[in-house]
Amino acid sequence: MDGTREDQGNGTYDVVVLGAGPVGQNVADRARAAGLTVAVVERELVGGECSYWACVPSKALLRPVIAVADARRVDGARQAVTGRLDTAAVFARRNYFVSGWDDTGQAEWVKSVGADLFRGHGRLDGPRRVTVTRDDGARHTLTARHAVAVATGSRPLLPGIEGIEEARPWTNRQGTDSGTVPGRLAIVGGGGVGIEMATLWQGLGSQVTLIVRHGLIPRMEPFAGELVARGLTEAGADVRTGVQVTGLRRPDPAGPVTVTLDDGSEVEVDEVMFATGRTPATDDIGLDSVGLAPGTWLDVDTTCLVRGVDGAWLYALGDVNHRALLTHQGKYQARTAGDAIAARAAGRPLDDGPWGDHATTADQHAVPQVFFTDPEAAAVGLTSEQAVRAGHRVKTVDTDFNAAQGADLHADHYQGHARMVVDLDREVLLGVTFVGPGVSELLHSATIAVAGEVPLKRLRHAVACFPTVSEIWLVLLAAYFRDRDRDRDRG
Ligand SMILES: Cc1cc2nc3c(=O)[nH]c(=O)nc-3n(C[C@H](O)[C@H](O)[C@H](O)COP(=O)(O)OP(=O)(O)OC[C@H]3O[C@@H](n4cnc5c(N)ncnc54)[C@H](O)[C@@H]3O)c2cc1C
Ligand SMILES: NC(=O)c1ccc[n+]([C@@H]2O[C@H](COP(=O)([O-])OP(=O)(O)OC[C@H]3O[C@@H](n4cnc5c(N)ncnc54)[C@H](O)[C@@H]3O)[C@@H](O)[C@H]2O)c1
Repeated sequence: MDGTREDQGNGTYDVVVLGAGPVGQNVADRARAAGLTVAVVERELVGGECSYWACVPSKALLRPVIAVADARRVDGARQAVTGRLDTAAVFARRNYFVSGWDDTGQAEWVKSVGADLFRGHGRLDGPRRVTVTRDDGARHTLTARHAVAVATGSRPLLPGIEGIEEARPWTNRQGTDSGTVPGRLAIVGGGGVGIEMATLWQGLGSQVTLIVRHGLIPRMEPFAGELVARGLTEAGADVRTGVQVTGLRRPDPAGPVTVTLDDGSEVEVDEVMFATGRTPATDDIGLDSVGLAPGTWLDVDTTCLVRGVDGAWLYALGDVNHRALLTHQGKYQARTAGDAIAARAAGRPLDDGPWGDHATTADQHAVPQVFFTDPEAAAVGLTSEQAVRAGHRVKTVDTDFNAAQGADLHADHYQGHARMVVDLDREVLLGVTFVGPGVSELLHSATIAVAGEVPLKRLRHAVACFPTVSEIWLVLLAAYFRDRDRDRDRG
């Protein structure tokens, strides 16, 4: 174990954090900043899935693919992009960003904030107690005076399809740490992992077949999935929607995989990847010792306190609480819960009403997300359908991006679409979706408008610079007020 205080003290800390992914690290930092003593338990790499097999390596690999695609959209620059991607250089770039899968730097960071790091598998052992089992079997017990924060993340969920074990499928792990490009790659699942992996591996030279049982990225507005599917098809991928995998065969472990679909067709590939969702890493963390069911997502209140456990000491943050499986949202929960833990420990009153310092209100109203595909898909808040289902009186405003001159200057014949969903009763935004090249950097303006509940009457005074892609705001707002004024004139 890296922990030092185990040798000096009795293993008692104010806060014990289970899992040192981005979320565990953030809650540890926040609790330390409030003057609490903190132990962090990690069984694999400090930095978690996000740093080594998810967000960071996938974006490091995607960026060169998108940079080339962006250059090809600009006449004059297009002519300069004549070669293929240098895959060895792309993999080297990825390896740099994951520090060669060495967590020394991140472990040092944990120590630098004054937390003690314990390496090993952590399990709850009744209220406020955690046992840590090292790889060599040695065990250590930690006691938490105030809080245990579970931030153990999630793992890939593989469906029980015949032949799946024999096929030895890739998951996000191989999809982000492979150093070779499969000639033919089938990807099953049309969520974030599926579409980003399809963009990435098609861009690196694989012939990708994306197999999706419904539409792509169904949690966003329907046009987002349609435009991403079109982009993938234009890049050469074979996008098949409305089909399911019924079986897999790989008789020769070193040979190809045959994927059978429910429309009767078969696809032969060199590797198959499953991107069919996640399951919580809570099956072996001692939940039964505190009366909770192992293997379940942990239900939490607005301060991320787990419901159904007496004594206000068990918190669940990040993927494990299933509120939004996103690093930035988990880190927001960690900051908020870290402050709530400190307030409870000091006996201070909580500010846990909507938008209070100890409330994760944005989890319900303003979760932003970007898919780094080509085109990029970015959204915050509710879709039009979700807003109607939630009972709001809604006006949906749509426009193509080429209505903004800045977009056309950014990319020749810029292809993209934007939608804002207006709450007619309060005249504020409930949700915004942008799809197009480079829209990832535009999203935060929408997040501020949605989380800030900025009245549209005021938002129209937020002037976008000429000629930028942000001028899309002028187009959307002008369309909204034109329709509103017309409707008012008609009485
Ligand atoms: C391919 C892919 C790409 C993604 N891209 C993005 C993106 O671009 N942006 C984004 O916001 N999100 C992205 N996500 C989602 C993001 O990775 C997760 O939301 C994020 O990793 C959650 O952080 P976490 O700290 O909750 O869990 P994790 O990052 O999974 O960390 C959990 C840590 O807990 C440790 N642990 C588990 N059990 C125990 C135990 N019993 N004892 C000790 N330690 C334990 C694990 O070893 C791990 O280090 C992506 C996901 C995937 C799969
Ligand atoms: N850039 C980002 O922010 C980013 C990137 C990747 C992943 N993520 C997040 O990570 C989490 C996990 O992503 P994911 O894509 O693995 O999960 P997901 O739940 O978003 O998508 C999984 C998809 O697989 C499909 N599916 C499930 N079982 C299937 C089966 N048996 N056959 C065919 N299809 C099946 C589902 O219908 C769904 O569309 C998500 O919350 C996602 O938002 C974020």
